[in-house]
Amino acid sequence: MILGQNQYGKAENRVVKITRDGATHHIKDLNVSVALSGDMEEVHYSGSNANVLPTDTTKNTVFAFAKEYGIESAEQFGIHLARHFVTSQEPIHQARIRIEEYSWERIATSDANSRFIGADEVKHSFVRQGQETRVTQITYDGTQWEVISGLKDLVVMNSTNSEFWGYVKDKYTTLQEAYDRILATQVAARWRFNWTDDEQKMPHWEKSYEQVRKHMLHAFAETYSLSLQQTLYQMGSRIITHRSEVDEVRFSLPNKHHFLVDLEPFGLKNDTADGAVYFAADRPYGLIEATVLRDGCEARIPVDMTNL
Ligand SMILES: O=c1[nH]c(=O)c2[nH]c(=O)[nH]c2[nH]1
Repeated sequence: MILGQNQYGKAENRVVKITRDGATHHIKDLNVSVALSGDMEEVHYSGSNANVLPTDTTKNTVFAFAKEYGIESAEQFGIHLARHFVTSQEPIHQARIRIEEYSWERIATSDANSRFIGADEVKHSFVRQGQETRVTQITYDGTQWEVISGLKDLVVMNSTNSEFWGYVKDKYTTLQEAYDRILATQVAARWRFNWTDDEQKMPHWEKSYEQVRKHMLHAFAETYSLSLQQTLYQMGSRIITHRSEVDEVRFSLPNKHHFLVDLEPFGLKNDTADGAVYFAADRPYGLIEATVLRDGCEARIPVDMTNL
């Protein structure tokens, strides 16, 4: 018998850092998971802990680094941690840092429109954004870096400009062709940066995230969709076209079906004209998944990664 792939570390370190800029506070709220691998045969075979940096220490390092070096971005923080584990401990050959980031929005306390007219925002009160979770994974083996960032649970809907027809029909097909339907999904996406080692050429992680997210949303909104597959491809290709730091994007898009309710039994006509009523089904759902790649680049984002 031999030992196969193995890794260890502390998972889900919830670290919150508050930075004070006078009365204005800033929050970084992360969930950091560390996975280390290297010369770990002996701890498995004989129980010798000689090569084992305790998972407890990896947890402490996460919190200490947040204090000592700050959290400029999830990516930057992950890179710093990965480098530390691989370069400070001889037996550790690879570090994988996964980070989820939760965002907070300032609470506006004057009238409902205050956010739009720049009126008072409480400088130290926040409401957790119910929107997406930002994610990143940094892997370092002592020479090469791999940075894959992304998001999950970003729920989007187009209330028109979506059709679905012309599909294969066999004896089990009952689906009616749709010429004006709702298109809704909960986006899970991962994108791989082509940055591998040159510190000078490191992307601006925060700006990159905002821009990738923007292109993704604009493509979703602006595509007149004949299928969710087509929309997915547009979202990915818009990112590849506009963001030179990204070589590969992978999506997992559940088709959140909205079915027109049959109201005929109540003598009510219900079609897509004004005032239509839909049943939002939660399952089963179509699941549309694909990778969009820059020409000449290799697909490296694992197929099931977007479901993490
Ligand atoms: O956008 C869609 N793609 C499909 O492959 C599909 N299949 C289905 O039943 N409805 C849809 N919608």
